[in-house]
Amino acid sequence: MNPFIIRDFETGEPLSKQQVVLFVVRFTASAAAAYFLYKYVDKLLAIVDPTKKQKKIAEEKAQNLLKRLGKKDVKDLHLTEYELNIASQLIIPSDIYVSWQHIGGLTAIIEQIKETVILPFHRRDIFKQCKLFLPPKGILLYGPPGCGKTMIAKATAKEAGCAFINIEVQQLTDKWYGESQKLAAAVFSLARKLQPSIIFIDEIDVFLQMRSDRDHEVTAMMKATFMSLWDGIVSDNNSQIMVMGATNRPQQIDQAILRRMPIRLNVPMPDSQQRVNILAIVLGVEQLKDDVDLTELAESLSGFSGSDIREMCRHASVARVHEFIKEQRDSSSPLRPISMEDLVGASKVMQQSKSSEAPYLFPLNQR
Ligand SMILES: Nc1ncnc2c1ncn2[C@@H]1O[C@H](COP(=O)(O)OP(=O)(O)OP(=O)(O)O)[C@@H](O)[C@H]1O
Repeated sequence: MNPFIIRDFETGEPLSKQQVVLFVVRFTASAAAAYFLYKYVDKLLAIVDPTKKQKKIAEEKAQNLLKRLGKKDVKDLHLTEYELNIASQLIIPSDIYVSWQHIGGLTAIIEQIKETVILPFHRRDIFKQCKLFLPPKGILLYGPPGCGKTMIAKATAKEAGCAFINIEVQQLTDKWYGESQKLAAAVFSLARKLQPSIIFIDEIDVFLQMRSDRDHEVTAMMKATFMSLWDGIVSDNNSQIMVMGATNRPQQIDQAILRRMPIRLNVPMPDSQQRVNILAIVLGVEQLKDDVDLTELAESLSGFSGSDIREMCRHASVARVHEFIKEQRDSSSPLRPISMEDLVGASKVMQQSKSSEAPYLFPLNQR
């Protein structure tokens, strides 16, 4: 039988040229119809579920991050849709620019973290033999805004070489998905697959406030899931997962969560010496005039957080640029170094805007 002759399926008779053309036309038309139908249904689904596109973007982002984390074959991790969603918020250690030397004036806290968190991560071999020691599974960083809590959390992840799962509370409580519980579970299952890992929850008080009147069933269930999974890592000696929370309002944290965070570190407003250290770090990247006296400057900055100090230095640095432009100087000539006058001027401007701010009143140990 000649294989190049096309025959009728039923009768086995050879098809005429006309019949073959008709067959090809019909076949192409049905393939095109199927393609357009698929496109139409896809569009329809996008209208019914507008998050579909976002989910796809999140998935691609997650795949890329996981590859860069060193998980070459992401498929082997068998991540669920929910885990991929959480993984899109992943921060990998090599992308974290903050390390201990960027943090000024918090030496005691940094030492404590090195001892209680980093060392057990790094020297697991030795700590495993120590039956009485369980690495902490919950750490709370609390204190006024802009004093370095987020910096400490990121530097910890960098130094420990951990995957840093940055949870945004809204991501878990997003009512559109209505799948908060599955997402909460995915946080822990992903952390387990990627361990060693740190789950970081900024504004952890917001996460817990939901036990109030506004709380509704779905959120309450998500929280219950979260707590029981957290307990799971606490009781598992082999897990290398830690939950780190940060808050400006420690007094609003639910007792159930506080119990799960046995290490509570107060990250306070910097004192005068700490302000000198922060100034030295922040201004370390600029040229300073000889008249700059960091100790004198630091003394005048009472009530300034690390973030205020950074903002003040930025103002002082920009003042030179404005002067440069005003004087219509040639752009090839260098900017002059920052002077004490620039810094004092900038601190006065900051002081004025700060006087309208509400003070930070609630350290945890004074409740
Ligand atoms: N101790 C510090 N040393 C150096 N820079 C600091 C310090 N504290 C704060 N900063 C500067 O302020 C910025 C904000 O700090 P960070 O986000 O860590 O504060 P935070 O305590 O987490 O604030 P919030 O509670 O508002 O989230 C940092 O990016 C850094 O530029």
